[in-house]
Amino acid sequence: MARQLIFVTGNANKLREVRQILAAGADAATIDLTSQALDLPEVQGTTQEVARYKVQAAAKALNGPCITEDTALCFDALDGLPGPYIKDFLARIGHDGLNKMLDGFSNRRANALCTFAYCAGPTAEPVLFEGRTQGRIVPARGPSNFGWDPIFEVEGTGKTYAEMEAEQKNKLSHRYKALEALRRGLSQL
Ligand SMILES: O=c1[nH]c(=O)c2ncn([C@@H]3O[C@H](COP(=O)(O)OP(=O)(O)OP(=O)(O)O)[C@@H](O)[C@H]3O)c2[nH]1
Ligand SMILES: [Mg+2]
Repeated sequence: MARQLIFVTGNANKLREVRQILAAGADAATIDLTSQALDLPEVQGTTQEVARYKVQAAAKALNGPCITEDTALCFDALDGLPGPYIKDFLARIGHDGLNKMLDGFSNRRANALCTFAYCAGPTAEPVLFEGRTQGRIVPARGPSNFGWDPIFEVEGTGKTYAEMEAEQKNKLSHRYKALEALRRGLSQL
C-alpha cells in the first residue's frame, strides 16, 4: 500500500519537481503525496541542523508524520557558503551578484545539495536523506522560472539547469538523488 505523506513546503517549484520525479519512478505508487504550506522558522546552522529543526517544527505543527526539503547551493571557493542561506543571497543580490561573489577566485565550482527530512511525529527523531549534484556558477543562461537554475551549469552537460527540459533536470538533479534516497530509506522504516 502507498505510504501517505505530507510534504510541508511553501515552494511551488519544489513541489512540481517532486511530483514529476515521483510520477516518473518505477515504483510510482509507493508514495502518495499531499502538500501543505506552513510558515516555519528556519534556524541558522549547517544544512543538516536547518533540516532537522524544520521537519520537527512541521511534525509538531501537524501533530503527525511529514517530510520537508531544504536546498543549499554550496560554493567550493567559499567553503560551502552560501549553503542553506542561498534563498536570502538570491533575493538580495540576484544572479549577477552571486556571480560577482566568485570573481576574486579562480574556482567557480559549486554543488547543489538537497536534503529531505522525514519525521514520524511530534516527538520522533528526524531522518535525513541527501542528494548532491556538481557544477559551476556561470552568467545566467536559460529561462528564469526557478531560483538559481540559470546560473548553475551541471558538470559534464555544458548546460545550466534552466537550459534543460524538466525530464533531463529531473534525472540528474540534487532533488532527484535525494528523493531516490528518501524512497529507498522509507521502504526500510
Ligand atoms: O534554481 C533553483 N533550482 C532548484 O532546484 C532549487 N531548489 C530550491 N531552490 C531555491 O533555493 C532556495 C532554497 O531555500 P529553501 O530550501 O528554504 O526553500 P523555500 O523556502 O523556497 O521552500 P520551503 O522551505 O518552504 O520548502 C530558495 O530560494 C529556492 O527557491 C532552487 N533554485
Ligand atoms: Mg524555506
